[in-house]
Amino acid sequence: MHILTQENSIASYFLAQLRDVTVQKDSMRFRRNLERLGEIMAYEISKTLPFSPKKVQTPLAETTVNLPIEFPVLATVLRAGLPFHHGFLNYFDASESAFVAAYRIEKTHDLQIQVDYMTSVSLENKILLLVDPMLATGKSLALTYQAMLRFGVPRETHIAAAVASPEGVAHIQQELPNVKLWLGALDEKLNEFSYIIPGLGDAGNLAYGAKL
Ligand SMILES: O=P(O)(O)OC[C@H]1O[C@H](OP(=O)(O)OP(=O)(O)O)[C@H](O)[C@@H]1O
Ligand SMILES: O=c1cc[nH]c(=O)[nH]1
Repeated sequence: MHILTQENSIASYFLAQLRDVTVQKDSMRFRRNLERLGEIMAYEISKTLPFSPKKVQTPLAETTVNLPIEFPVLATVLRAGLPFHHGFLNYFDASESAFVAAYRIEKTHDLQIQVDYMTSVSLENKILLLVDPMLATGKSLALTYQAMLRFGVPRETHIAAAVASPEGVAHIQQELPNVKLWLGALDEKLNEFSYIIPGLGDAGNLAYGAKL
């Protein structure tokens, strides 16, 4: 498990703005900060991709550079995943994408997740990167992964979240033991409504407006 804010970097500044109850009211800044975190996490994850040397012709000479030979398929969970996904796509610009509509029906400890619309390219033998800013109970991402297997079995899976709870991490580690976790921050706990504490509130609402 890799936790970005365990090391001092500009990522902590973006995350602090996402959490700040005043700053987060600016929905454009909120979305942009999710995107910026996605960009930083893409950079970190890129270090694990397969690379091979390729020749590049500059105007003056030929040189050899190590380049990624495969980009991950980026799968995201609507709604809050969208700006985060966009950040990953800014860096993994040749990635294919998959989208899942999943939402928490009742925000209690036994909350149910509804997985609706799903679309994906083939995942067979690919590197899959599931991105969702909030890993709370972990149920949305675990169900999303299971539901996505109808598109093929990835050979390697990563999950990226901006903020996670220890309960969510434990759920993912139990349900998906081979998945690599990339977190912005690992918070303290869940509250009785399955919100992350201290967390940042409802990411989907902050990015796109309060659900009816
Ligand atoms: O780990 P879990 O307990 O499953 O919770 C995490 C989910 O909650 C949020 O979505 P939400 O259901 O609030 O939908 P929204 O993004 O459309 O607002 C978030 O984007 C995750 O998908
Ligand atoms: O704290 C939480 C938990 C789930 N979804 C959110 O948007 N926030």
